[in-house]
Amino acid sequence: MALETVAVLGGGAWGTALAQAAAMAGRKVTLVLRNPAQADALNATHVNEAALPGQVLLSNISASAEPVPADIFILAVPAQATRTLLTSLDAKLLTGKPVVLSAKGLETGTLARQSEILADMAPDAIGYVLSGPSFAADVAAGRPTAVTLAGDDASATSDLATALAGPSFRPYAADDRIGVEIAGSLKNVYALACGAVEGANLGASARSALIARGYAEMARMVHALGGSAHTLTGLAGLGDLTLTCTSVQSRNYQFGMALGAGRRTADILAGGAKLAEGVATAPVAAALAKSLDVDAPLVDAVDAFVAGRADIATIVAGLMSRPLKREH
Ligand SMILES: NC(=O)C1=CN([C@@H]2O[C@H](COP(=O)(O)OP(=O)(O)OC[C@H]3O[C@@H](n4cnc5c(N)ncnc54)[C@H](OP(=O)(O)O)[C@@H]3O)[C@@H](O)[C@H]2O)C=CC1
Ligand SMILES: O=C(CO)COP(=O)(O)O
Repeated sequence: MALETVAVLGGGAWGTALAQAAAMAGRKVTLVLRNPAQADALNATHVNEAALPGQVLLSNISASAEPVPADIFILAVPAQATRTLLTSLDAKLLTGKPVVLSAKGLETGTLARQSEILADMAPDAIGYVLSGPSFAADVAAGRPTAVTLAGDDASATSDLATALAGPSFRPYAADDRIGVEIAGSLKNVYALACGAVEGANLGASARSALIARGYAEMARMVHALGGSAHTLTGLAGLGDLTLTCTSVQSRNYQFGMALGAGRRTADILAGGAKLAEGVATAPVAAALAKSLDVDAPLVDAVDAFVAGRADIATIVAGLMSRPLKREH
C-alpha cells in the first residue's frame, strides 16, 4: 500500500506537530484546518501562529480548509470532537486507509475510546492509535521523541511506523490499542491530580505515590477491558504518565495546579484555559471503571474534585484512610 501522502485533520498544537513529524519523515502533508483564514495564513507564512507560535513548518506541508484524499490520515482534534469531525467527513475518503487516532481521551456519554468512535463512524477505515510522551512543541522543533503506534496487523503497523519515522520522531509498533488508549486517556486524569498536589503544596512524595498508584489503577482498567497491562510498561504508559504527571509544561498538570491552588473548574475554563483532556475524561473514566467493577479510587477522587463535589483536604483524608491492603 502506498504511504506517501498524509492528511492531518485538526490544526491545533498536536495536529501541527504531527504534520511536521510526517514532513520530516519525507511525506507530502496536508494539514486540514477548519478555519480557511488560518489555512491561508499558514500557506503564506509556513507558521501556524495560533497553534505553535513562531514554529516554522517544512515546505512539504500545505494547509487546506477542506479534507483531501491521502494515503494516511491522522486525526488530531480533541477527544470530544472526533465524532463531530468524522460526521462531517465523507466516510468513503477513509475507506481502506490507515487512520491514526492521536487524541487522548474517552468520549462523554458513550464512554468510547477513540478507536471505538472510528469503528462506529467509519467502519471501513483501518484504525491505529498513536500515544506516548510527546509535547507538541518538542515534536515540531525536532527534539528527540518516541511514541507508541498500535494497530491490529503487525506488518502494516510496522510499515506505517516506518512511513512516519524521522530523525527525531521514533514510533514503536505495538498491537494493543486498548492498552495504549486507556493509558493515554487516564494519564491526563492523574496529571490533574499531580498538578493539584503541586498547587496545594502537598509535596513530591505524594505526587510519586499518585503516579505509582495511578499506574496500578490503569493496569486494572486495561486488564478489565481485555488489553494487556504489559503495554503500560512502554512509552504510552509509563513514558507518558511520567512526563505529564511531573511537567508544568503539561496543560493537564497546569489545570490541576490551578485547582490545587483553590480555583474552581468553571472559573478556570471561563478564563480561557488551554485544552486539558482530563477534565472531560475524569467523569467518563469513573463511569467506565464503575461499569467494569474496577476499583479506581484515584479516578473517582479526581472526578469529584474537578466537579467540585469535594475539596482537596477531604479527598486526601479519604484516600489516606482507605483500608490498608497488600500492594499487588
Ligand atoms: N499538544 C500536545 O502536546 C499533545 C496533544 N495530544 C492530544 O491531541 C489532541 C488535540 O490536542 P491539541 O492539538 O493540543 O489541542 P489544541 O487545543 O491545540 O487544538 C485543537 C484543535 O482541534 C480543532 N477542532 C476542535 N474541534 C474540531 C472539529 N469539530 N473539527 C475540526 N477541528 C476541530 C481546533 O480548531 P479551532 O482552532 O478552529 O478551534 C484546534 O485547532 C488532544 O486529545 C490531546 O490530548 C497528544 C499529544 C501531545
Ligand atoms: O499528551 C501530552 C504529552 O504526551 C500533552 O499533555 P497535555 O495535554 O497535558 O499538555
